[in-house]
Amino acid sequence: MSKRIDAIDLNVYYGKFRAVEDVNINIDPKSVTAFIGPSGCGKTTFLRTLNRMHEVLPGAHVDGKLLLDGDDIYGPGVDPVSVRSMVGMVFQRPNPFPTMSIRENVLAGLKLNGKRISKGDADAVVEKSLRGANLWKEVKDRLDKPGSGLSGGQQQRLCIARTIAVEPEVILMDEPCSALDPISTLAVEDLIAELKEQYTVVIVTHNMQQAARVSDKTAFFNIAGTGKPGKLIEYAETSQIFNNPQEKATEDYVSGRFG
Ligand SMILES: Nc1ncnc2c1ncn2[C@@H]1O[C@H](COP(=O)(O)OP(=O)(O)OP(=O)(O)O)[C@@H](O)[C@H]1O
Repeated sequence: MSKRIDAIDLNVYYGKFRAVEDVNINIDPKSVTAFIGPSGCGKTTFLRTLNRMHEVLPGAHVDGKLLLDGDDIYGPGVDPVSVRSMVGMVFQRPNPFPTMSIRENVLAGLKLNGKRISKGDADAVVEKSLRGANLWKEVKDRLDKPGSGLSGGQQQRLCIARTIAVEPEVILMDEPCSALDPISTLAVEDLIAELKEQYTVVIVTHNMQQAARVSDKTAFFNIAGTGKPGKLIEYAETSQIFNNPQEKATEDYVSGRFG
C-alpha cells in the first residue's frame, strides 16, 4: 500500500511556458517528503504532475518520465483516472462536499470510482478511514450530519479520510494546514506521521518548522526570476537541508534570508 516515485528529467508546461525544469527525484515508499521553496518556484505544479492532475488544465502537459514503482504513469495507454485512484490528493482548503453527510463524504471517492459496495462493507470502510484519519472518536455519533458542520481541522481530516477510503498508494498534500489553526495543524501533523507507516506522503508547505517536524526528506525548489522555470536545487534528508545544506540558495532560504 505504498509506492516509490521516481521522476526522470521531468519538465512541466503551461502551454509554451515551462514552469518546472528537468526534475530528477527519487521518493521512497513509506516516507514523508516535503517540497519547500519561494512562491512561484513550481512546488504545486510539480506535485500535481504526480497524479496527472496537472494535465486537466487546457494546454498543460509534461515531458519526461514519472515512475510509480517502476511503471511510467505517463506511459501509453495509462488511464489518468486509475492513476488518481492510486495517488490521492488533499488540498489547501478543506473541501468536503457541503450537501453530503460525514459518512457520504468518506464514501464519495469510492462512488466516483464506480465501486458498488454493500452497506456492511461501506460501514467498515467509513470506520476504518475515519480511524485512519484520527477522526472517528469525534464523529462516530454524528455520521449522518453534514460534513460542512465540522471545524476546519476536522473537515481537513475528513478529506484525508475520503482520500484513504479509496486505498491509495501515495497521498499528496498541498499546504494542507495553511487554513488551519495551530491545534488543528498539530492534529494533521500527527496524522501525517501515522500515514507514512502505510503510504508514501508528499507535502508542499510554506512552513519550514512544519517541514522540519513532519518530513524525512526535503526538496528545495527555486526560481531564477519571473518567467524562468522552477528547478529542484537540493534534495536530501530533512536534517541535512536544515542544518547542513550543500547549496548556498538552500541555506539562504532555510535561514530566512529570502523567500
Ligand atoms: N494555471 C496556470 N496557468 C499558467 N501558469 C501557471 C498556472 N498555475 C501556475 N502557473 C505558473 O507556474 C509557475 C509555478 O507556480 P506554482 O503555483 O506551481 O508555484 P508554487 O511554488 O507552488 O507557488 P506558491 O508557493 O505561491 O503556491 C508560476 O510562474 C505560476 O505563475
